[in-house]
Amino acid sequence: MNDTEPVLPVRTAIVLFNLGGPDGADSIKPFRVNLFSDPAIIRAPIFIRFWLARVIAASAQKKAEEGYALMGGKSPLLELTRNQAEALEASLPGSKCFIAMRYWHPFATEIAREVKAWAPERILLLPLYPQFSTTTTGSSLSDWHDAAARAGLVVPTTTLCCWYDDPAYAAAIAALVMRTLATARAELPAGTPIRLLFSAHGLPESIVKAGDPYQEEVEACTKAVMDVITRTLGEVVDHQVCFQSRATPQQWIEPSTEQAIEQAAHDGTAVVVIPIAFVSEHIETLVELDVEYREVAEKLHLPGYYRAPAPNDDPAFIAALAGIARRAIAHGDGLCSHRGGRSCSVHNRDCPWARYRALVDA
Ligand SMILES: C=CC1=C(C)c2cc3[nH]c(cc4nc(cc5[nH]c(cc1n2)c(C)c5CCC(=O)O)C(CCC(=O)O)=C4C)c(C)c3C=C
Ligand SMILES: [Fe+2]
Ligand SMILES: [Fe+2]
Repeated sequence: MNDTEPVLPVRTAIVLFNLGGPDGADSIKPFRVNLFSDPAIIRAPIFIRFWLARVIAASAQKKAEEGYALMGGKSPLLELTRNQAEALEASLPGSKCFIAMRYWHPFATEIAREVKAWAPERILLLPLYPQFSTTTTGSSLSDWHDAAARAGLVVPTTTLCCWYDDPAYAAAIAALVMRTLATARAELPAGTPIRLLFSAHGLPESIVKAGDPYQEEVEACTKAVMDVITRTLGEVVDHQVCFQSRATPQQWIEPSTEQAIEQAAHDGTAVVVIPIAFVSEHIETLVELDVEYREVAEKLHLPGYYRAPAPNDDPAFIAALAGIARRAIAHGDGLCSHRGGRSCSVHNRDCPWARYRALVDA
């Protein structure tokens, strides 16, 4: 913390949001049904939503079970989020971090009651999604508002919509990327071209066309990280944004990560894949990137396939989150600002969370 950083109020509850994941073989199916029943994910009329959720969830159930089996039968997401919460709490005296997951335990309902019992002076809602999407942040914050209302939790609350262009966050990610890039350069034959593939979770194209700012924020986030890399290394490194994890038959935004790997094979370049929309390792990094796409890369004889780690509880990442939290809280009640009094690049003018909330309320 530097001298200009604001001090936190005495009892600040920080609620960290993520998607959640199954905690054992028996919870894979209900977790996936919960996910596909969310109207923010599958925009179907209510009378077919729950039937459709079961049909879609069943369609790739076996593949999901195989993926979780590779990770010991469950998702590591909650444990890794607990580590982040512990590290963040240690850097923000006076705060207590709570975790609310969207589709599996701990759910917002039970956490809203816990927050109320702790009797905070202030609450910060901090989604662990750097970029805003209606499918992730929008859904988690709406779920929290309903849970808080049911719990009768009425405390001054600051809400962050997103922090994709926070300079300290961009620097923390750039450092992780440059470490992996240095390994790739040391291991590959001299002169082997290398491309950085910023792989974000994809979205159905229809959601983006309906105004979801996620793709734009992923691109702006990548630019912020690349600016640090260019400045630090004094060179422009080849890079591309791509989208992974297509989960429904609709058209999803492109290029897909698979298409980007095919392009790299065509261009004869090695790749360093960066999970740019995830702050923790989970099935989409440990299985999709490390096993499935690696196999694609090997089949296509890429000169090299490397993967930068998700930040997890990396100290520079946690310090960035602590700075974002302090400045947001200092801004006071209401919606997000992570730039100490100045609005975030989308908030006030056109905050995506405010826009989404207005739609949900209407
Ligand atoms: C229409 C389907 C999906 C959309 C849209 C979507 C958006 C989205 N998801 C994340 C982050 C995570 N997703 C995770 C799991 C997961 N996501 C989907 C589908 C959509 N996601 C499914 C079906 C699953 C379950 C995994 C599987 O069955 O294959 C997870 C947690 C994974 C874990 O470890 O358990 C995260 C985290 C983002 C960032 C995002 C859009 C911006
Ligand atoms: Fe997902
Ligand atoms: Fe905002």
